[in-house]
Amino acid sequence: MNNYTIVRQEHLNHYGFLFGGAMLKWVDEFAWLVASRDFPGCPLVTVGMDRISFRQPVANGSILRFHILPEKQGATSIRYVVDVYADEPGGREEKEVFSTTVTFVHVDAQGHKQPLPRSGPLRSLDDSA
Ligand SMILES: CC(=O)SCCNC(=O)CCNC(=O)[C@H](O)C(C)(C)COP(=O)(O)OP(=O)(O)OC[C@H]1O[C@@H](n2cnc3c(N)ncnc32)[C@H](O)[C@@H]1OP(=O)(O)O
Repeated sequence: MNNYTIVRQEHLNHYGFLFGGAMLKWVDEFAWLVASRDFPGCPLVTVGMDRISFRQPVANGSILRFHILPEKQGATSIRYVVDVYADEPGGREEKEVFSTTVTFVHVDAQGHKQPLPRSGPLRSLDDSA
């Protein structure tokens, strides 16, 4: 499944490129949205981000595409792979600029972990077809 956003002035660091923290915020939010659509009615919290790799600096005005797919479901958790591609202003080709995995845990109203439905993340798999 894909989500998109644009890099603006307020997302830049003091070198004039995208601030890494802005990227991490988008990744957490967009992956959470995909996971929440995959498991309707299941409150999910982020438990970990791994294999974080900032591959290329990202210029102001770039259009970012967040490609998010489920990788592994456990008893209470689900891990997604997130690959981010950037289309520079005026550019004709996307390049991969970032990748990570994000894991979410299903919790109850008290914040205690709960089993995840075994139906799996069907919605994002359908959307990626
Ligand atoms: C969308 C957001 O931004 S939410 C805000 C940020 N997140 C939070 O505030 C969550 C804070 N953390 C917590 O409340 C707790 O740690 C919980 C509820 C997530 C986990 O509770 P615990 O009882 O410690 O769970 P436990 O250690 O047994 O792990 C639960 C599952 O997460 C997995 N897990 C735990 N830590 C990690 C990690 N660092 N990375 C990946 N997976 C992890 C475990 O393997 C387990 O998976 P499984 O049940 O599918 O086999």
